[in-house]
Amino acid sequence: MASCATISSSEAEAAAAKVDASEISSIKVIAESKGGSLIPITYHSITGLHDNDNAAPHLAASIPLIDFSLLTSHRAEALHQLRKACAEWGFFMLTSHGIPDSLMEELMIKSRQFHDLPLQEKEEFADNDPFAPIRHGTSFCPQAENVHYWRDYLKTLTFPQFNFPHKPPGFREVAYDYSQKIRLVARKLLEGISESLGLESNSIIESTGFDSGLQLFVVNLYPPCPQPHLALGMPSHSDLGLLTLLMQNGIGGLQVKHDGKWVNINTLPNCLIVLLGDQLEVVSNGRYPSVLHRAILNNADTRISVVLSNGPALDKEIGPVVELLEKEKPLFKSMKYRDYFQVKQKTQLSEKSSLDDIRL
Ligand SMILES: O=C(O)CCC(=O)C(=O)O
Ligand SMILES: [Fe+2]
Repeated sequence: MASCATISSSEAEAAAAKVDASEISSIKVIAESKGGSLIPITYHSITGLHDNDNAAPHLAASIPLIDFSLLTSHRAEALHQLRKACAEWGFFMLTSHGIPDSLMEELMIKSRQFHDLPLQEKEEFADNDPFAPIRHGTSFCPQAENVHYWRDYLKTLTFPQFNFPHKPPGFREVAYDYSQKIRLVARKLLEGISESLGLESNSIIESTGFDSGLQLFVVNLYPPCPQPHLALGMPSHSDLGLLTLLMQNGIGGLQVKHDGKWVNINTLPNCLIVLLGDQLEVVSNGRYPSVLHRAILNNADTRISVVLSNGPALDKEIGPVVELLEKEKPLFKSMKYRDYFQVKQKTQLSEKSSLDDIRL
C-alpha cells in the first residue's frame, strides 16, 4: 500500500470525495478502474481505532459444528447439539448436508461469471423495490445510509416463485437446483429446532407458513479493497428470515459476534454456514437469538458469498409460537413478514434495530 507521501493530491482529493453509492451501480467497477490506494471517505465505516482488535482466535476451536446426518441416525444427540448451538451462538457450521460438492462449485463459478458480466448487462436489474424479483445493486441501501459498503449484490426471490437471471448460460438451472436443495435442508433443520424447543416437529413450519415461505437468494461480491481496515463489506447486522444458509468461495471474511467478540468464520470445504435470523428469535420467544454478523474485507482477493435466507410466508402474521406462551409472556409483537421484510430492506443495516422495534 502506498504511503501518504507518494499519493498525488488529485488522488487524495478523489478519494476524499463524498462518493455517493446511490450514484454508482457497482463497487467492482470503481475498484477495478481506480487502481489507487485510497477509498472514498463515504466508505469509511470502521471508525473505532480498535474495532478489529477483538477478533477472537481462541474461540475458533469452540465454533459449533453439526453433522446433518445425525438428525436421522442419532436424533437425540443432534437435537442436543442444535439446542446448544442455537441458544449459545445463533449460528453453526453444517457438515454432511447432502448437497453435492460439484453443485456448490458450479454455483460459485456461475456466480463469479454473473458479476463479471459487463455492467450494462447487469444494470437492467437495477431496482430499489425490495420485492423486485431480481435486483442488482451495490452497498446495502444507498439512499438510506450514512456510509456505504464495499459490496455488489444480486438478489432474487426464489420461492414461492423462482425468479433468476437467464445469464450467464446455465446459472439459472444451477441456482434452481441449489435453491430447492437448500429449502429441504432448512426445512429439516426447522423440524429439529422445533423439537429442540420442546415443540412438535412441524410447529415452526406450520406457524410460519414455511411451505409457502419466502426464499431470498443473494450472491455477494466483495472486490479487493485497498484500505480493508477502514471499510466493511457488510456492517454488523442480523438476517431477517428464519434460517440463512451461506457458502463462500474459500476466501474468509465472515465474522459472527459471540460473547461480545468478533469471531472469524473460515469454512471447511463443502460445509454450509447456518445463521439464525430475526424471525427465529421471534417464534422461539427469544430463546434462540438471531446472530450478529458482518463481512470484512481484504486487499488481495475477490470474495463471493452465496446466501439463502429462508423465511416465513409473506402474509403470515409472525409472533412467538403459541405453545411457548402457555407458561411465559410474549417478548415480541406479532407482525406480517411482508411488513418486516419491507422495513428491513429499506432502512440502513444497523445491528438488530428492526427487531428492537417489535420487542415488547
Ligand atoms: O458475505 C458474508 O459472509 C455475509 C453476507 C451477509 O451477511 C448477508 O448477505 O446477509
Ligand atoms: Fe447477513
